[in-house]
Amino acid sequence: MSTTEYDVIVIGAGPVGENVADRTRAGGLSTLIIEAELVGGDCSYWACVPSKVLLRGASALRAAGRVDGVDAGTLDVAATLRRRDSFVSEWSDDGQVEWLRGAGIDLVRGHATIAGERRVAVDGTVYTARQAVVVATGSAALMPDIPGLADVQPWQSRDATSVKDVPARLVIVGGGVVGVEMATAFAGLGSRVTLLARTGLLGPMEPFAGELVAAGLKELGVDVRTGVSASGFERVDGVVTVQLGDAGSVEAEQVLVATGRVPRTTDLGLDSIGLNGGDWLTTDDTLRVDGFDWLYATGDVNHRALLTHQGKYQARAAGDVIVARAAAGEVQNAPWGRHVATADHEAVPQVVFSDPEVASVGLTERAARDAGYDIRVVDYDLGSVSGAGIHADGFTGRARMVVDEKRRVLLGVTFVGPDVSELLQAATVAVVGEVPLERLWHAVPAFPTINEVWLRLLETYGR
Ligand SMILES: Cc1cc2nc3c(=O)[nH]c(=O)nc-3n(C[C@H](O)[C@H](O)[C@H](O)COP(=O)(O)OP(=O)(O)OC[C@H]3O[C@@H](n4cnc5c(N)ncnc54)[C@H](O)[C@@H]3O)c2cc1C
Ligand SMILES: NC(=O)c1ccc[n+]([C@@H]2O[C@H](COP(=O)([O-])OP(=O)(O)OC[C@H]3O[C@@H](n4cnc5c(N)ncnc54)[C@H](O)[C@@H]3O)[C@@H](O)[C@H]2O)c1
Repeated sequence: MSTTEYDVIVIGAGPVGENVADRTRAGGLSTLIIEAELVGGDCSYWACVPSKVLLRGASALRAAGRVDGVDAGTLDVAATLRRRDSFVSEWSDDGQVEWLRGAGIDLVRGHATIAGERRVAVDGTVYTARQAVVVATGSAALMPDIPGLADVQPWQSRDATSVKDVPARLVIVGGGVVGVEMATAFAGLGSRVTLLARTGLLGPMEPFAGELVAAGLKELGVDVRTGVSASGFERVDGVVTVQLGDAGSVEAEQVLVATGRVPRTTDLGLDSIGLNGGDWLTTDDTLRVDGFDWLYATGDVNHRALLTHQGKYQARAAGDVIVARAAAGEVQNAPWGRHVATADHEAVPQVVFSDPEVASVGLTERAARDAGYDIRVVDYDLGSVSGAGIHADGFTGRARMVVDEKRRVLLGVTFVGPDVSELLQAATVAVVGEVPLERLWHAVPAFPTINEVWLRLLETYGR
């Protein structure tokens, strides 16, 4: 007879839930994970992985085209879609289920609801957790309430990343990360893309990031319209007309809504424990939900940082602290301790896989000033770095570091330019390690790499 009692129950087997379960099981606690769709979650099948595969082909082609003397060739769209299908394992989670089995984690398939303290119901069976219930249910696309939108059956990001037939024309509503990446991807796949943004692109990042990405999108042929709002939608004979208030209208075969996320908590039984369905779950730095000693929330659902790597970082802290608390062991919850997700506050790394790419970590100038830091901002033209010029003819880009003048350490770094994503980890180490500028001078970047921008930033700051 199968058991219904576990030390730990994890709801949601996305990348984050899987990592929590891995840590609690490795720590000797019996662990059940419950998944309504595919083990591996959004990231593996509908978000990070397929989106990056769709972007990669055209990106490699453009990179070749930026080196004089290289014949760049063409993109095979059908082969690109097949490569995407292969990376998402044809939307089969057999491999991930096998991994769970190997790790000794029990899996129940179905939609879980919380049914009171430490109790979780799936299809009429109630499971009980002796130590902790962890909510790792992720987030879903936010659908804005705009007249006619629902009737034109718009795409959400899932539809875009699992596309089978590339539309001739695509209108994207929303100038955030999904909007920008999907505009880049579909322009590369041959769609005529219009990107609608109420303000500039990539709002929370350094303003120059959105400006350079907008310029890059225009070069790809994307019609970037900032300062406009979609006010109505109508589909006639397969063509959608999007009304833009006083700014006219635009037509396309398909519309993608990319206006942010909502937590997957609406039908989670939260009312059984006095919380509201549809709310984000707020936690302390050990990822324990405020007001509970047995309930944790990790990943997108806690709204701390909606990124896979940051959710998995939280998962490692949460899994380990559940094990420590179960053994009445030491909880290392001082900032930067083993059991806290301190980096969520001021050291989150992110790459936007647009063209140019944006790679950032920590605070922007605006965020640092708002937080009350005494800062100095140092900018450098990335195209002036020798390694960049060799990497791509006409390399255009920019780097910024935000320095805490009191401690002379970095609060944030942003790079914008072709292929800058691989520069990011050094910046993350510098920010998290609070490496003094005086010591950074001794971290010598190799010549002639794009990393020499570090030396140029320090020289611009002065010694
Ligand atoms: C288009 C797109 C591209 C992205 N690209 C990147 C990227 O390149 N890099 C990056 O870091 N982030 C990226 N993100 C963000 C990333 O996808 C999320 O941060 C990540 O998936 C969050 O992981 P999670 O485990 O919290 O949630 P999810 O991956 O959403 O997993 C949650 C799981 O819980 C399950 N579930 C939900 N409710 C229940 C329930 N009641 N019972 C049982 N199971 C349930 C779901 O079926 C799902 O499998 C992207 C997002 C989008 C939309
Ligand atoms: N490469 C990556 O790391 C990556 C890629 C994709 C998504 N993500 C993550 O997924 C999350 C979701 O991305 P997203 O782009 O959906 O959200 P987002 O919050 O990044 O951007 C949403 C944008 O839509 C705009 N918007 C909201 N309502 C609107 C409306 N009614 N009309 C027009 N515009 C509207 C917002 O002002 C914002 O600019 C983000 O937190 C992001 O970090 C990460």
